[in-house]
Amino acid sequence: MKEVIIATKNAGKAKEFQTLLAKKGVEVKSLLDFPHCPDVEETGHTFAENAILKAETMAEYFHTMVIADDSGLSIDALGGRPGVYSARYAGEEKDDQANIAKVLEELKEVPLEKRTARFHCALAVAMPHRRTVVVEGTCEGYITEEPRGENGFGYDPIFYVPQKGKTMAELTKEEKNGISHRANALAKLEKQWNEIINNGE
Ligand SMILES: O=c1nc[nH]c2c1ncn2[C@H]1C[C@H](O)[C@@H](COP(=O)(O)OP(=O)(O)OP(=O)(O)O)O1
Ligand SMILES: [Mg+2]
Repeated sequence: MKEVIIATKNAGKAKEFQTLLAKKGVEVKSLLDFPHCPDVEETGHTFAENAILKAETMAEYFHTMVIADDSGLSIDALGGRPGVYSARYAGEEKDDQANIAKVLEELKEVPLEKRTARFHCALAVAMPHRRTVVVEGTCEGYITEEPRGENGFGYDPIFYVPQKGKTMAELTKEEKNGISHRANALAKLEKQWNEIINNGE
């Protein structure tokens, strides 16, 4: 089975990639499988810049193809925040509950119809001696007034998906993978997928 390294230390993301790529006959390793690998500082100003930074740093480290995901939530009423700062919005501890609480507090006075938001995902595929490929995907929704649902990770419990009538955390993993920003980004690699997999090592 082909093996692909996803440059993430986020267990929720890693699980989603495992499911998404299993369909392609690819086994996913994440940085959680390599406890001694270095941390990459996310100094970019866009999701794409950060994804490239993470993918290229780790492709150099592993001497093989690496895919990185930089993603986050962009809320219109907050001028696009938390955006690229989504993971650390409430502090360095990357605490999902604290991040959710901060967003809900900031949106306290904002009525439902003005709580529009979208998830973004930038994927960078870095291969030694080749140009890095970048694709992006989004998923549109609303921020709820309180968290609902137990599935997924991050901001999923407060992200309402109109087409499903549920929060992202109330969707099964199959349902989320049918509509998510991550799945939408990955779909854009479809045509290049065989090339990516075969030239990656
Ligand atoms: O499907 C999602 N459902 C809910 N929340 C999500 C999703 N996708 C990204 N998010 C949130 C989680 C985190 O607050 C931030 C990602 O930040 P981001 O830097 O890309 O990931 P991270 O630091 O958790 O792990 P890593 O950099 O090792 O991949 O956006
Ligand atoms: Mg990160």
